[in-house]
Amino acid sequence: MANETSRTITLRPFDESVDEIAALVTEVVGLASELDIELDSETAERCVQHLLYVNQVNQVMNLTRIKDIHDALILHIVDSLALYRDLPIDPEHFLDMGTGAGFPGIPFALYTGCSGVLLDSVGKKIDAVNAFIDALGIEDVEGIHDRCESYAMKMRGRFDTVFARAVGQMSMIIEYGTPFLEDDGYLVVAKANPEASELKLAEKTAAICGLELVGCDEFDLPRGLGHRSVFLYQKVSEPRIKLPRAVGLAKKQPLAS
Ligand SMILES: C[S@@+](CC[C@H](N)C(=O)[O-])C[C@H]1O[C@@H](n2cnc3c(N)ncnc32)[C@H](O)[C@@H]1O
Repeated sequence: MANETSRTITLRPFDESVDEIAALVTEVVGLASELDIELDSETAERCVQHLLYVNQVNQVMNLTRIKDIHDALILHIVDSLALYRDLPIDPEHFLDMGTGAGFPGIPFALYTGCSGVLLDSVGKKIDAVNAFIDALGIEDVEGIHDRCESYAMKMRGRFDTVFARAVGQMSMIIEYGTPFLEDDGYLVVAKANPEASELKLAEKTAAICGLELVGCDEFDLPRGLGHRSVFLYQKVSEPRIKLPRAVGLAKKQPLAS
């Protein structure tokens, strides 16, 4: 799979007026504060601009199912930033596995100024993500078109923080994320309402991968838009098996049962 993207997406000036954008900025600052996230208005404005670009591209490419902009302020921006609430370090280099339209990676990069990689296996999505990064002038962040399993072969131990939101079963995410982590690095996994069976499998997989569950941030999103559990794993030892395994195995043949 090629890592180069074609950057063929052209973004238009926003249809929304300056006043409409300012109202969205005020709204998202207030929503973030409900989860004790301090969002300054300049960062909030850039997060809103990202969202407006996502909506623009969504008219021609399936990037998100969330069409209502007020819901998206919560389900995309605030939900992305909430992954950072319990992180015990200031990350220096992060990876967003399965970034889709750039969540949580772009809000996170805007909020922290941290360098990072936004990874997705769908090239068109990465074209869009790179167009958003260029338009927003985000430095030291790039979208890469690749699968987690193959990118891990090139980027072993290169990240202090790895995020995954809505990418799949926890055991699979743990297996995907492990090879990217430097020693003591963190894997942050957001889930809506994981089943007990998924958590049990995750526990066994984490043990095989040398990860320890060191935190779980539980909260409800504003306006009743859902519950979140953000699991924080730390790499405490070397994996007991060689990772990454071949493409597709994490899903088809989980490490634990
Ligand atoms: C449901 S979307 C979530 C997108 C984004 N993280 C969010 O929260 O809005 C899952 C994304 O993971 C990507 N994905 C799934 N498996 C992957 C893999 N093995 N390597 C890289 N990306 C993958 C998909 O292409 C898709 O864009």
